[in-house]
Amino acid sequence: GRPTEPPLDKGHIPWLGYALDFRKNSAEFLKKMQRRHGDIFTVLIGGYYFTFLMDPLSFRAIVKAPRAKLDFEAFAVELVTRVFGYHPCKNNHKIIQVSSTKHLMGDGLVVMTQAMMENLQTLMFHNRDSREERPWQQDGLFHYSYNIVFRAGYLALFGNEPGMGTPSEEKAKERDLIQSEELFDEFQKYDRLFPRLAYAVLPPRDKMEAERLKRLFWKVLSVKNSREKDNISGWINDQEQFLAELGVPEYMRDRFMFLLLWAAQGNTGPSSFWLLLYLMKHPEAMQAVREEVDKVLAEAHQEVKPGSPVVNITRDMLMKTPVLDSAVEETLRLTAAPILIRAVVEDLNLKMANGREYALRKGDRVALFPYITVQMDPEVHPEPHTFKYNRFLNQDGTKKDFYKNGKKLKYFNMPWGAGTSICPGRFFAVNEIKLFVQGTLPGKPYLEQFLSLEWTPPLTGLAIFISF
Ligand code: HEM
Repeated sequence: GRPTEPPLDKGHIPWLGYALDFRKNSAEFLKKMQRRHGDIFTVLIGGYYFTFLMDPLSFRAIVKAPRAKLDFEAFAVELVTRVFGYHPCKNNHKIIQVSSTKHLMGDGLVVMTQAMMENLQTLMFHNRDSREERPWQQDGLFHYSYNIVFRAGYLALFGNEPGMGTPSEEKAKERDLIQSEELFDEFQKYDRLFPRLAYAVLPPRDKMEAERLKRLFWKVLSVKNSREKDNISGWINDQEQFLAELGVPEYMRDRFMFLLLWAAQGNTGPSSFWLLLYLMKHPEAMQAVREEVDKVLAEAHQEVKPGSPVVNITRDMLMKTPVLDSAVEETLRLTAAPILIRAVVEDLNLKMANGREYALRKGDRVALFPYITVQMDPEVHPEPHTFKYNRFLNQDGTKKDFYKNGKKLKYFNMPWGAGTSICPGRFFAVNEIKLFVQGTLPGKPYLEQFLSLEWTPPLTGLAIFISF
C-alpha cells in the first residue's frame, strides 16, 4: 500500500509536547513509547517533531541516506552555537574529516599514540607518591581516571609548554602539570553544566558561570596562546590553518578550539574509568587482559616491571590486543548512549526491514537511540547488564557476528554514532583508554578499595550527546 506517516503522539502540553519526559529519562520515555506505538513513531519535543526508529535492522536506511535528504549538520548548528559560541562555516565537517583521517587514524595514529603515552607517563609518574597518600573520596576512582586521561589527552593534542630537551625541561613539565590540572578543574565545572546548557534550561546564575567558563576556554585555548606551545598536534594545527585559509576570523577559531577540546575529552576519561572498574570487578577479565598485554610486551622485548607504569607501548602493539579491544567495546556498550539525530531535508519514504514504508516529512527530525534498541537488547546481547569482556570475540579470537530475528546485524554496538557523523576520533580514543588502563594495572593495590563501592552507570550513558 501507500506509505503512511508514522504514528504521531504530541503529548498534552502545547509546543513542549514530551520535552519534560524526554529530558527526565530518555531511555524510559522511549521504551514506553515503543510499547505504545511500535518500532517507529513521531513525538513532539520542544517544538520539533522527532521520528524515532527503534528497529536496528532498519537503521541502514537512516545511516546511509544521502545528505541531500537527511542532514545532520542542519540540526547541529543551533546546538553548537548555544553550547560553544561557535558558528560553523560551510566546510567545517569536511575539515574535521580530512584532519582526522590524516592524524587520528592509520599512520597518523603512530605519532598521536606516542604523544599520549609520553604525557601519560609524565602524569602517572609524577602523581604517584602524592596520590597514594591522599585520602580517597567516594568519587576517587572516577576522578583519578578522568583527571589523568583528560590531562594527558589535552597535552597530546594541544601541545606542551616550551622547554623540552633543554636544561629547563623539568620546569616546563611542572608548568604542564599545573596548567592541565587547572584546566581540568574548569572543564569539570563545564561538564556538569553541559546537559542543562544543551537543553537551554540553565537558571540565570549558572548561565553566567557557563559564560565565564566559555570565555576562559576560548582564551586558554586561543590561537595566540597555542603559538607559544611545543608539540602541538597536527590535528589541531591543520584544522586551525584550514579555517584561517577560509577566512574564519581568529576569535572564531579560538572558539572552535574549545569545541574540539570538548569533543575529544568529554567521553574518553569517563570511559577509561568504567573499563578500569569493570576489570577490577571481574578478575577473570583482568587476568585475560593482563596476559595479553604481557604477551605483546614480551614480543616487543619489553619487561613489565612491577609497580612501574613505564613501558613503551606503540600503535602497532595496540593493534594486537583483540581481548582488550573487546573489553573496551563491552565497556562502551554498557555506558555510552549517543542519540543520533538527522534533519529531514526533503520528504522521503523510509523502508523498514519488514517491508513497510513510512513517509517522513520535510522539516521533521529522525533519531536513533542505539543504547536501548541494540546495546541493551537481550536478543542481540544476552544478559545485557552483565559485563562480559570477551563478548565480541569468538573462541578463536576472531570477531563475533550478532543477530536479531535471525538476521545478521550490521549495527550491533554504536557508541561512536554511525554514517557521515561517526566519531572521527574513535581509534585514538580507544588507544588512549588502552594506554591508560595498561599503565594503571600493574602494582596499584590501593585501587582495590573501590571494589566494595557500588557503582551504577548513568542510564543515559556518559555525557555523550554531541551530535553536531
Ligand atoms: C570514548 C570516547 C569517545 C566517544 C564515546 C565518542 C563519541 C562520539 C559521538 C557519539 C559523536 C557524534 C556522532 C554522531 O552525531 O553521529 C562524536 C563526534 C565527534 N568526536 Fe568523538 N567520541 C570519543 C572520543 C573522541 C576523541 C578522543 C576525539 C578526538 C581526538 C573525538 C572527536 C570527535 C569529533 C571532532 C566529533 C564531531 C564530528 C563531526 O562533526 O564530524 N571524539 N564522538
